[in-house]
Amino acid sequence: GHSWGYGKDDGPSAWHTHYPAAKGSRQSPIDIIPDEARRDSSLRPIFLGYDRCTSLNIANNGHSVVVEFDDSDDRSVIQGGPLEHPYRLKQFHFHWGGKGCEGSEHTVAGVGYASELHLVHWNGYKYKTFEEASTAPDGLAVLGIFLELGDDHRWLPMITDALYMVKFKGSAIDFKGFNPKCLLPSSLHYWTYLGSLTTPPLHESVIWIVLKEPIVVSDKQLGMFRMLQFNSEEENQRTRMENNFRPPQPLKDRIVRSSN
Ligand SMILES: CCCCCNS(=O)(=O)c1cc(S(N)(=O)=O)ccc1C(=O)O
Ligand SMILES: [Zn+2]
Repeated sequence: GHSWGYGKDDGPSAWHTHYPAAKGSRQSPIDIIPDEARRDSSLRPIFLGYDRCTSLNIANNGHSVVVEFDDSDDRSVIQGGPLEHPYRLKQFHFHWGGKGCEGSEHTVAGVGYASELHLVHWNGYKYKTFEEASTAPDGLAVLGIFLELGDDHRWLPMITDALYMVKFKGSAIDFKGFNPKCLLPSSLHYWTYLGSLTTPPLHESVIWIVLKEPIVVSDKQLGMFRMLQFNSEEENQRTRMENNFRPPQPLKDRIVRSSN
């Protein structure tokens, strides 16, 4: 598809030109207003079955840094919560800001966090491939986790120590044996709503599950992400990878539900 980015000319305000879904009725991210979220006792707890997960590689795709998993069976899934079936873990990636600026995609009562981690899962129960699921209204489930600045995160260095090897767009290295359970906060209380991918093609196929409790990382650790580049090694235009987040979109005719 058409090239897009986070710059002045190719950024979120221009995406609608080539990706009409940008002006759709269930776009993400959104500003979550806790007081307006509907407590729903029918929502079950989230269950993360990551113990048999198989990470494959870590890569720079020109938009973020992505860790991909073997999703050829139900070895690592998210289930429960608002989900009717188990959804398979496919990849996780991050969104972040510039030095001292906000960088999360979702905001809470108008306040952003320094960064946001997205664990992307797809409905392998109903759909044969990720691509097919990625365009279905119940095809994807993305778990969003906020990152706030404070002390060093004990396990984030497993990711940040690998970043220098994927500095440029199109670079990837083996990344086996990483279990994202180490990046979870202690509470799995969440907000959930029907939304979309937050990057082109912006498909309206995501059941969002955003955890209320952030994890804590240090400014130094988050700063390591900013050594990444949007450009490939061949391009002479060197652009630091930062501010790779889409701002909140209109809620329109949606409600956000809250787990107890
Ligand atoms: C086949 C078209 C699907 C493209 C979306 N792929 S994805 O892994 O779900 C994804 C989700 C998201 S997000 N922020 O979770 O909506 C961001 C990037 C990507 C990506 O393509 O790397
Ligand atoms: Zn994302």
